Amino acid sequence: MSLKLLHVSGGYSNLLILRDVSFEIKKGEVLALIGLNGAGKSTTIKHILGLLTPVSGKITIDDQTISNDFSAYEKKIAYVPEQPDFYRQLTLQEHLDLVMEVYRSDDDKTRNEAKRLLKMFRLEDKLDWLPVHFSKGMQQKMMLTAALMLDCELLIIDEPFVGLDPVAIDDLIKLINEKKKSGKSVLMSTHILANAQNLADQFVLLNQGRVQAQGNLDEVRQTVGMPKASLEEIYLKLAKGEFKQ
Ligand SMILES: Nc1ncnc2c1ncn2[C@@H]1O[C@H](COP(=O)(O)OP(=O)(O)OP(=O)(O)O)[C@@H](O)[C@H]1O
Repeated sequence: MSLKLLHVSGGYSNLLILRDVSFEIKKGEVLALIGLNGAGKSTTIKHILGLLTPVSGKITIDDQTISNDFSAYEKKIAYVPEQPDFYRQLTLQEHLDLVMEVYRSDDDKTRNEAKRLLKMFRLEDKLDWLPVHFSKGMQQKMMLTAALMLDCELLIIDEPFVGLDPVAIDDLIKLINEKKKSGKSVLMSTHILANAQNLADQFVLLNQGRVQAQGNLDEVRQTVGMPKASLEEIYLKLAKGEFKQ
């Protein structure tokens, strides 16, 4: 699987947010989308998901745009939103069943994977609960289970670590590495830069809807002229406007 954004500009009705954004995620790669609040990370994700349409530029998965084959494009992506999103009247089990139905993946492999994830996230005895009665972290774990149980080529997680306890963060890092090892690709937007630096192969640093630097850590270091800097040091320099291209 390869996801490509080619010179994408876009936003909300008349409000242009993204300007000429280009990047690529290849099979088995983790890409971290990084930027200040309001930089355009979620907006980028909404364009990839097809919830927003670019004003110009192109987004492809395996060289197909969403308009070529909506259903095939959509089924390649599993998505965990920034805010847990669920039906108030459905139980945890019913949510997982619904996702399996939508993705046409109600099979033993998916059910076993769901079981493993629920156990890891300590939710295996909560299948009959309504998620509205869960804590925020438990709701996030439900969303993660629903996405990670699927065998999609591309996993997109908006702020994966927010709201999770340290054990769950550790588990999620392991799960993302598992996806990577099995040849899946992961796009995550995050403010937790130490985790991003450890997990990601590629970084895209967004500022006011534009890509300020991108590539692997060494390439990003070269772009900003900080050969030994951590991702956090680079990010702070960019965020404070101390780097001009
Ligand atoms: N539904 C919307 N309608 C209009 N403008 C929006 C909408 N959602 C976001 N924006 C604007 O788009 C810009 C980018 O927002 P976005 O949510 O993509 O940022 P982000 O990088 O994900 O930020 P955060 O780190 O706070 O989640 C902001 O200026 C925001 O006000």
